[in-house]
Formats: sequence, C-alpha cells, structure tokens
Amino acid sequence: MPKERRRSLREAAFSRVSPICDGSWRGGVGREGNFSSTEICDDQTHMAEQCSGPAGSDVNPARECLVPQVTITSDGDSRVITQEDLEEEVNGRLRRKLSNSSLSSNGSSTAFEESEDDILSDNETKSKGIVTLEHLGDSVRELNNTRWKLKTIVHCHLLASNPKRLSWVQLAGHEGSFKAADEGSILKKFSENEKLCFEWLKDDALNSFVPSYYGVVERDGELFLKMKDLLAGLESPNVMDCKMGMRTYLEEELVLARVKPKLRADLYKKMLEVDSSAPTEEEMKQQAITKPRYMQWRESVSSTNTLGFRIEGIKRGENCSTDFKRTRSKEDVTKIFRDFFGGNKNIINSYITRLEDIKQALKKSEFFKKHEVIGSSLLFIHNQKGRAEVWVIDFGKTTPLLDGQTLDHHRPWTEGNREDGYLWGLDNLLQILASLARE
Ligand SMILES: Nc1ncnc2c1ncn2[C@@H]1O[C@H](COP(=O)(O)OP(=O)(O)OP(=O)(O)O)[C@@H](O)[C@H]1O
Ligand SMILES: O=P(O)(O)O[C@@H]1[C@H](O)[C@H](O)[C@@H](OP(=O)(O)O)[C@H](OP(=O)(O)O)[C@H]1O
Repeated sequence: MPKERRRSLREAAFSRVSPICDGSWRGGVGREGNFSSTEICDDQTHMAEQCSGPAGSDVNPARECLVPQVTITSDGDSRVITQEDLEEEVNGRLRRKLSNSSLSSNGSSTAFEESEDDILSDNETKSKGIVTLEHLGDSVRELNNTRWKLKTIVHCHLLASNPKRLSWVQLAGHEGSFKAADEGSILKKFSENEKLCFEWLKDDALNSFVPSYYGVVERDGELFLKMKDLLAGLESPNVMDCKMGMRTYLEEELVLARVKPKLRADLYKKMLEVDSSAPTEEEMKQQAITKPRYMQWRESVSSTNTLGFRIEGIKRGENCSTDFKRTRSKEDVTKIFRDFFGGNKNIINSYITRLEDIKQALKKSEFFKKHEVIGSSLLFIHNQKGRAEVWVIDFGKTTPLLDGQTLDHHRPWTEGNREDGYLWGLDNLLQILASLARE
C-alpha cells in the first residue's frame, strides 16, 4: 500500500485534534523524530562463529495487544476507535519494522524489490545529535490499559502563544522518532516490542534503571510511547549513547532475509561513505546491499564485535558527534571515554558505581533472563555539578524467548542460541572505566 494512502487511512482512523506547535528538544542517540518531548529548555572474535548453523531457532510469539472498542470525542467529532483500527496501526508499524530488516545473512540477494519500506528508509535521516522536537497537537489520547481517554495538555497552549525552542539531544535513531509532550516526558514512536518490554519491566528488578513509562498515547493519528525525559531539568548535560551487545540484529531478521532478501541502496551508500572498498564486486554492480550484510559489516568495523558494545554518539559541552562508526579498538574507545569524562575522577567513579548496580540488577532481573536484548543502549548523562547517571534505554528490538528458555548474555553467539553478549560488553565497559579511574 502506498505510504500516503496508509497514512491517510491511519489519519481517518483517529480523530484529529489541534494545531501543531513547534519546538526543539535535546536528545542523545536514536532515530531523530522517534520521540516527542515534554521538556522545555531555555537554552535551547567474541562474536565467535558466524551464522552458519541452521536457521532453526524459535520465532517469537507476538504477545497479544488487548484493546477494547472505545468511543472518542474530540473537537465535537465523535467516533469509535475499533480493534480493527488499532490493529491496522500496530500491524502497519510492525510490517514496516520487519521489512526494514529484510536481509540475508550471507549478503546475497536475488532481486531488488522496491517497496514502500525501502523508500521510507531512503528518505529517513539519522539524528546527528541536537534535534528540534516537534510538539504535536494540544490533545492527546492515552491508552490506559483498557480504555482511551482524552487529555488536554495545557502546557501546549503556552507554547502556542509564546513558542519556546525545545532543543533536545538525540544521539541515535532517525529524525522524527521523538516528539515533545508535557514537561518531564517525551514521546517515542510506537513499537509493540518496546511497549511490551516497558509493561514487563514495571515489576522487574531492572525497573529503577529504565526511564519511567507512562503508557501509549495517540497524537494526530499516530501512536507513541510516553516516557520520562532523562534530560529534563539538567542544564547543559554531557550525554553518551553506547549500544550494548555483540549483535545488533535479531535472529528472526536473518531468517526473514533468507526467505525474502531485499536490497537497499541507502545502506550501500552508508557503507561506501565509511569504506569505499567494503562492498563486493557484486554489491557494486547492484549498488545495494541487504540489511544483515550492512549490520554485520557495521558490527565488524566498530567495537560491537571486539568489545560487545559500541559508541553511537556523544554530546560534550555544545559539541555533538555521531561519527564513531570506525571506533573499534580498546585504545580508541578508551581515549574517547577519557575525553568524555574530562578527567573527572568523581564522575568516573559515580559511573562505575551505577554500572555495578545495573549489573547486579541485570543478574536478578527475570526480564533480562528471558529476553534477547538487541540494540539496547546505556545512556550516560553527567553535568558539571558532578551528577552522573546511566540508564538502560531502547527496547525496540528486545524480544522474549520461548517459554523456559533463558540466556546467560555472556557466551558467544551461534545462530539459534540467541545470545546477545550484553554482559560481556558490560564487563568490557567496566574494565575500561576502571582503567581510567586508576590513571
Ligand atoms: N528517555 C529518554 N530520555 C532522554 N533521552 C532519550 C530517552 N530515550 C532516548 N533518548 C535519546 O534518544 C536517542 C535515541 O533513542 P533510542 O535508541 O531509544 O531510539 P531509536 O530510534 O530506537 O534508535 P535506534 O534506531 O538506534 O535503535 C538516545 O541516544 C538518547 O540520546
Ligand atoms: O547506525 P547506522 O550505521 O546508521 O545503521 C543503522 C543502525 O544499525 C540501526 O540500529 C538500524 O535500525 P534498527 O536497529 O531499528 O534495525 C538501522 O536500520 P534501518 O536503516 O533499517 O532503520 C541502520 O541503518
């Protein structure tokens, strides 16, 4: 279905409400535009065996999204949001996520298949650090377990009459993934996986290390996850996003790519920008590569494969950089960390304490035991006053294991075992910090 048509159907499925007011927001790493913020700022070869085994593994059973039929009234327009409307919304997003992941583990592809999803990916822009967050309409419907309710965000009227620039740090992801919400919180584009994770995490040992989650909201026909803005109230914070794990794609993405490989010109272009000699002859002819090929190459040139984590982006002072694709060796990573901490031992020690706490929480966490944690980041935030925090963010690709299966998060990955190397990466990260604390 053409993108525009899908969008208009989606819009038709939800009553529109208010005018848009703009702002700029401060964010870290992620898709620029994946979030909507509420904060107003005044300033504005461990990856051992490659995938050689049988495609075998389990396909994650999608957990059911229970949404009853409800009536919404907005701007005098009354209508019913049906289960079907919501499924259309949710499935549309899942479809898009899966097709974006179309790839083949060996990098080969049989045909170039242009689709709406390819075009979307081509046009989407990755966040480069500081982003301007769009503040959507002044009405928001919150999905509160069993019902939608209409909530008016008074704060937005203030923005409309006295628009402030909302500047936010977004160090990863695509532009437009985040939007402004009410003060202290942000909206991130809806993902079913992430929603289920947040719900599970509410009663988990890890909960105090993830942003507080306030539920699903609908704005101007789009669904978002509302969560705490970790930068709220911090003046000029320094921020670093480290993507954890030795693998950044799901096993099921590999399986999907074998069944239906898709070539992407945008990923080929991104590969060329980093290393013009990386593509094979065949890929050069095609001027396109599959997503798994890109993701595996990306892991191999960064420290994902060598250390079990990689730096995605850093904001230090007024400078932002997301240019770490070739930061691979322990020495290079250590140097970048050293610069980020600015030689401040108190900050390094606070980070170490917090990371040790996170490690203990992960070891106790039922959620962690029972999920393949892919693409999740540790977000480091400190300011000049010596406040230093680390948060576990981004559960868009964190998926439940089959009943009874658990992961140790340390063992090397072989296809089928679903290991993600999260704890291996965390140990390496802690070692680097400990070496900096001793300097
Ligand atoms: N709750 C939050 N509070 C403050 N900043 C956040 C929060 N969540 C995310 N960010 C910022 O937005 C960036 C992207 O977040 P996230 O990784 O969740 O997005 P994404 O679109 O899923 O990214 P990717 O495409 O890399 O998986 C983070 O690096 C961080 O800078
Ligand atoms: O960091 P890079 O080099 O820009 O590459 C992106 C990065 O690996 C993201 O994690 C991935 O999104 P997902 O994790 O959501 O798969 C995205 O895929 P995409 O282009 O399909 O969004 C890649 O393009």
